[in-house]
Amino acid sequence: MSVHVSQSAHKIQLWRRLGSVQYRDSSLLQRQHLSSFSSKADRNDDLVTLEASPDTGVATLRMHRSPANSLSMEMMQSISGAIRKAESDRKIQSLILTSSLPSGIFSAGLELTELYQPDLARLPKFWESFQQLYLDLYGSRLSTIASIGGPAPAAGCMLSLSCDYRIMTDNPKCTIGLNESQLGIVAPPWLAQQYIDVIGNRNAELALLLGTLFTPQQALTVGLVDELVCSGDSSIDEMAQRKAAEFIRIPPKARVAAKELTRGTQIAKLSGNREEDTEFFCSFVTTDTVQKTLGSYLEMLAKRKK
Ligand SMILES: CC/C=C\CC/C=C/CC(=O)SCCNC(=O)CCNC(=O)[C@H](O)C(C)(C)COP(=O)(O)OP(=O)(O)OC[C@H]1O[C@@H](n2cnc3c(N)ncnc32)[C@H](O)[C@@H]1OP(=O)(O)O
Repeated sequence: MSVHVSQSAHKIQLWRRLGSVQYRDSSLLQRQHLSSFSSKADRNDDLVTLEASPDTGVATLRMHRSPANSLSMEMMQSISGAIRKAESDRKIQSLILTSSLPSGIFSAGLELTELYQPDLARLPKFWESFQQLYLDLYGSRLSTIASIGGPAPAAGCMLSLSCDYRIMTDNPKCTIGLNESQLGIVAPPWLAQQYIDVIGNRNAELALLLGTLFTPQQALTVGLVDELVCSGDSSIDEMAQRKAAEFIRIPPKARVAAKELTRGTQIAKLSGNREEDTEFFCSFVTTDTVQKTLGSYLEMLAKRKK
């Protein structure tokens, strides 16, 4: 246990050094007006749908926060709430996480307006909702399957990494990965660790440095996804249902204990370090340099669209 604490403290010190050395001398934030990125709080609860089938033991959680399933605080709380609701039904043993947006986008990651020129009172709660979502999904008693029919960058990739199995549509436009460095930010250690655990240290190191977004074929090669679905094959939903049924055949206690073996340490680590993690995030993301880079990234996204 002491090893984990000291490793975590080391990482935080490293982050703090990055924050203070690299960003200390940045000039004042130049506020930019980006009209297409202006929303903040969601107005309604209609962000996800949970469909539970006690007969099969499978629940399907569909995300539909238009236009890109980006993760606002309310969106993350809705997903967490739906996971807990599915877990509270003892007949449910498996959860399929998917998107029902017409564009197919799985999730565009964190809602960028939560990070750019943020509401400072809301920012810590926003980050705590992100931590909570990770804890709820990664630590779920349910077997979880990500059915990825579209792009899944950054925190969208976290949603898939937190599942037990990942199925992706084989369309080169659908990319997946932790691209944070391209936005001038860095993945938190618990997310980076998931990446390392799934694709191995060297692949993760290079991909984190470059902010790589993998095509489905590349993602399959590095092990970031487990299976691809080609158009013309059986639908991704059918494949996810089949995989869920396979997991359900394993005695639940053994399945949950096996999950605990590989995930328990990381879950305990973040659970014991949430305040420090939140503090670091808030101080890091509000630095002038990070804000400027985020502003430029948002402009680039808006221009690309035009
Ligand atoms: C210590 C730790 C410190 C910091 C850690 C912070 C961690 C951050 C993790 C994150 O998740 S950061 C977010 C990273 N996300 C991205 O980089 C994705 C950006 N989006 C895209 O690349 C693309 O939009 C897409 C590939 C997801 C989809 O492309 P396409 O199908 O061509 O659609 P559009 O680009 O036209 O987008 C549609 C629509 O959605 C809006 N949008 C997209 N992403 C976001 C987002 N993350 N937040 C808010 N809004 C987003 C985009 O502006 C378009 O909106 P319109 O109203 O113009 O339709």
